[in-house]
Amino acid sequence: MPNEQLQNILQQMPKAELHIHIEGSLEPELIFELAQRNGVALAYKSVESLRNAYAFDNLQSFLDIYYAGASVLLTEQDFYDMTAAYLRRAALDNVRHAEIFFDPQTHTARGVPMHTVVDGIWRACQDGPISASLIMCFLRHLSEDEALATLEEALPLRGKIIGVGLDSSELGHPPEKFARVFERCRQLGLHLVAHAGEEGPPAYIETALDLLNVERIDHGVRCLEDPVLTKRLAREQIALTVCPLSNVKLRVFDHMGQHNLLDLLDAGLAVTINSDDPAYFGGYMNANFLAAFEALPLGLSHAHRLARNSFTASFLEPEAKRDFLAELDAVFATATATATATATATVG
Ligand code: HPA
Ligand SMILES: [Zn+2]
Repeated sequence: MPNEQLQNILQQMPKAELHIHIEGSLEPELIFELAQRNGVALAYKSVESLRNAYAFDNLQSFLDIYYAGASVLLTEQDFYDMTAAYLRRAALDNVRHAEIFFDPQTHTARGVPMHTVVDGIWRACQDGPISASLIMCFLRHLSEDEALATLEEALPLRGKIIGVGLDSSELGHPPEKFARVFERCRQLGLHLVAHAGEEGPPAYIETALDLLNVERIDHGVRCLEDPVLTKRLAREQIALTVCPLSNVKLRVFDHMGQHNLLDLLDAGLAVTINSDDPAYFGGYMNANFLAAFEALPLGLSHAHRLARNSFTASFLEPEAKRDFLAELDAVFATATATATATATATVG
C-alpha cells in the first residue's frame, strides 16, 4: 500500500472521471433487482454466480457478458436508478465531475426508445450529487450507417449530450470506419473522443486523431509502441483516459506491476486515471488509484498531476475548470507542507 498520507490524499483529492461506461457501473445486485422488476430472465441463478462469471481473457469476453447484463434495462426509471447509484458511489471517492459514456445501440436494438435511455441517465445527472455530462458512444462492431441512424435518432436530445465516442470490439474495427459520422458530429459542435490503442495498434490512435479529429483518446496505452506517435501525443497534450484495473482484468497487462502508467507519465503524456466499467473490473475511481500506486513507484507529485490532468482534459467550462484546479492545488499545497514538516521532524 502507498503510505498512509498518500492513501489519504488519493482518496480525498478532488478528481474528474472521464472514462466510465454507465452500463459498466451496473452491479450484479442491481442487475438482479431490475431483472425481477422487469420480468427479464437471467442466465445466472444468483448474484454470486453472476459475479463468479466475471473472469475475462480479453475485451470481447467481457463485452459478451456486459451486453447481457445491460438487457435488464427497460424503463426510464431503470436508467435513472443505474446512473444515480454510480453518481452516489463516485461522490464517495471525491469524484467531483464525471463525463459518462452510454451505449444507446445496446438498448435501441432491444426496442428501448432513445429518449428513454437519454432522459433516464440525464435526469439522474441533474439530480446530483456531483457534476456530470453525457457522451454517446457508437458501437464499432456495427456499421457506420447504423451509427449515422443512431445520431439522427439522438438529434432531438442534442441539448442533453456534450459529445460522442467510439467503443466496443476494437480489433478489426479501425476509427476510419466512422469518419463520416464523426465529421457530422464535429459539424454539430459535439465533443469527440474514441477508444483506441487498448487492444488495437498505435495506428488506430493516429487515425482517431487524424481522421476522426478526436480531442481525447480513451485508453491509448499501446501508444508507447510508436515513439513518433508518443512524442506527438506529448507535444499536443492529447489526454489519455487510462483505466488500470480494466487493463489488468482484460489482460492488456498481466498484472498491475507491468502497467505502463509511469512510462506514459515519464513520456510527458496527459494521462488520467479512470474506472471504465467499475462493476466488472473490481473497483471505482479510488480503487484504481490505490491499485496503481500500490504496484508502481508513484508518489505525491504523480497524484497531483493525474488529478490536474482529469480537470484540464475535461469538457467543463473554463471557469469551472479553474475553480476545481484551484481547490485541488490548495489540497496539495497543504499535503506538501505536511510531508515536509513530517520529514523535517523525522530527520531532526
Ligand atoms: O474498455 C472498453 N473497451 C471498449 N468498449 C467498451 N465498452 C465498455 N467498456 C469498454
Ligand atoms: Zn472504455
